[in-house]
Amino acid sequence: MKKKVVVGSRASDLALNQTYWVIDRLRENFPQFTYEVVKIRTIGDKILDKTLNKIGGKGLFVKEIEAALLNNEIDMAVHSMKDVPTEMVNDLMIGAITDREDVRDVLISKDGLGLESLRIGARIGTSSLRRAAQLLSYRPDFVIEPIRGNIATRMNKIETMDLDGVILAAAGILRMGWKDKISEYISNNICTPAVGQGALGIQIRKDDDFMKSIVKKLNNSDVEIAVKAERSFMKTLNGGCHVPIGAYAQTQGDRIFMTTVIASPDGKDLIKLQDVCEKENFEALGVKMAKESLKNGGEKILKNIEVGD
Ligand SMILES: NCc1[nH]cc(CCC(=O)O)c1CC(=O)O
Repeated sequence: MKKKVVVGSRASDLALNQTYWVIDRLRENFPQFTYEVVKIRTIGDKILDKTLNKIGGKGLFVKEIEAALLNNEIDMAVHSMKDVPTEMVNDLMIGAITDREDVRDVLISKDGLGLESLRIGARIGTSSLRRAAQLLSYRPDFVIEPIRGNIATRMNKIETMDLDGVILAAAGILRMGWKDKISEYISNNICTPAVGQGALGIQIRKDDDFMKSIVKKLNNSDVEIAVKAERSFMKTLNGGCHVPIGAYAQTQGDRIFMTTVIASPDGKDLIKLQDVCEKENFEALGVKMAKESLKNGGEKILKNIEVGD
C-alpha cells in the first residue's frame, strides 16, 4: 500500500488554498505518497463577532489542529507563520518554513485610490492593532473600523459597512488569486508587516522522523532565518499578534537586516528600529532590537495596552 500523508487544515478558503499549495510541492518531490486533507475548525474560526484581542489568548487558529497532531489524527498541518505562537507544545515542532509570499500589507479601497489620496476622515477597516496604529501614525485623520471574518467577508465590508477601504495581507489576497483587487501595496516604511507574515510553516510531531525528513525538502533556510529573527523579537517582547508590534527581516548574502516597530494603538508613539548583523546571529538580533525598543519607550507602550484594553 502507498504511504498516506494526512494533512490537517483550517477550513477557510485561504487555509485550504495554502494547504493545497504545500501538498502540490510535496507531491512534486514525493509522488510515491498519497495525500489526504482533514478540515479542522478552530476557535478563531468559530467566534466571528468579537475582535481577536478581546477574545484574548494566543494561538486561536492553531490549538485544535495541534490537538489533532498530538492524537495522531493528522501527520502534518500547514499554518500561516503569523498565526503560530512563539511558545509551542513540547511534542510538536515547525519542521519547515516555505518560500515567502509578498510580506506587505495592502489597501483595497472602494474607488481604487491609494492611501495618500483617500479623503480626510476616511473610514478604514482593520482589526489589527498593528495596522491601525501605523496607519494612524501616517494619517491621523483616518477612522479605524474593526472588521472580522475571512478575507472575502472582510473585503465585502467595503460595501456592507460603506468603508473607504480595508487593509489585508498581500499574501492572502495573492494566494486567493485576487491580485487585481489591490489598490496599493503599502510600503514597509508606512506599515511594517506582522512577524512571519507571508510565510507558511509546516507543523509536525517531534518524534516523527519520517515526516521530518520529507517536509525538510520544502524548507527555505533564508526565510527560516528571517522569520526566526522576527519571532525572537516578538518572543522577547512577550507579544502575540494582538499587540501593535511588527517586524520584517531579510537576509542578504551573509547578513540579515531587520526593521521592527512597537506603536501605541493611536499611533502617536511609534518606535521603529533598523539594524543588521551576521546572518548566524539572527536570534540575538531579535533580542537586541526588542530590548532597545523596550528601553526607548516600548515598555511604557506595552504596559498601557495591557491595562487599557
Ligand atoms: N490573521 C489572519 C491571517 N493569517 C494569515 C493571513 C494572510 C497570509 C499571511 O500573512 O501569510 C491572514 C489574513 C490577513 O492578515 O489579511
